[in-house]
Amino acid sequence: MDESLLVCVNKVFKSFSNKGKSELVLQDISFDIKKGEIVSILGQSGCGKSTLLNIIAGFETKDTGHVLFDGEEVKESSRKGVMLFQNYGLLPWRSVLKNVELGLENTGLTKAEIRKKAKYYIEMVGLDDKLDRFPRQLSGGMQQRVAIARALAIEPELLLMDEPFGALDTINRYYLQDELLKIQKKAQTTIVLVTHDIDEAIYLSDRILIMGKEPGHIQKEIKIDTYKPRDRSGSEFQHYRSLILEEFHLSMTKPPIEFNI
Ligand SMILES: Nc1ncnc2c1ncn2[C@@H]1O[C@H](COP(=O)(O)OP(=O)(O)OP(=O)(O)O)[C@@H](O)[C@H]1O
Repeated sequence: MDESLLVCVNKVFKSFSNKGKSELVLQDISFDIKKGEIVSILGQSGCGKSTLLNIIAGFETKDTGHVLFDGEEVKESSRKGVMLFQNYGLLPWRSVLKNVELGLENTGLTKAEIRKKAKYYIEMVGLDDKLDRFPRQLSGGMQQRVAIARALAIEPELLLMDEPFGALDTINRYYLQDELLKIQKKAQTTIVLVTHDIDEAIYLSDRILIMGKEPGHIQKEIKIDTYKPRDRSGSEFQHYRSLILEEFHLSMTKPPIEFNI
């Protein structure tokens, strides 16, 4: 295998059984992800993005095909690849601090090291004044930030993010997108990001995979060949926006209702 590759998805098919009927959700999905790359998966609601991410993370089985992580078939989840869930996955009985510390337990770090690292990432997401709060005492956006801090604190090789910034207001979203880019640059983390947000995909990604649906398939790959940080209002950004909208046939028509731009 090419040493520069971290993830290889090869000819993956996946069906779900709904009311006794088998429904093909992913059809012949193949792509590679290089070490240190940020790849976004964009597509309409229900096209299979989360299912694909779950298969890469080892949380969901595939029917046929292969998913290799660092040359080895993915059979179950591991600490090397961390998933940031759409529903945050926080433990309600643990405080903000304890939720972030959770991912660092049993890693060989001392208690003091765990606390220091957890606090560092909690401060980064702007919640250092909420250390002792429980998830139910936080807004949706704050809970999402705790989940982001927990995933980043693990400093994984591969970060799988399912709409990580969806519940955040624009200012927090922009701020955390920039923080993510800084961390990614420093640690050379490989990131796969599922998003509905075209601008977010353009701002963060080296490549965007656009998925078509029924069944889910890779419709188009778009390489974003400009330096980061990118100018959200620049002409290059606009160029990619048009390219993607064109791909969704949205430039001339109204968006379908289920597409949450
Ligand atoms: N566990 C499951 N059992 C049965 N069907 C499922 C299951 N998980 C997903 N599906 C179906 O698979 C299809 C793809 O779902 P998935 O959540 O992967 O889509 P998505 O692109 O991530 O959607 P969204 O953008 O709305 O989150 C949908 O038709 C969904 O109903």
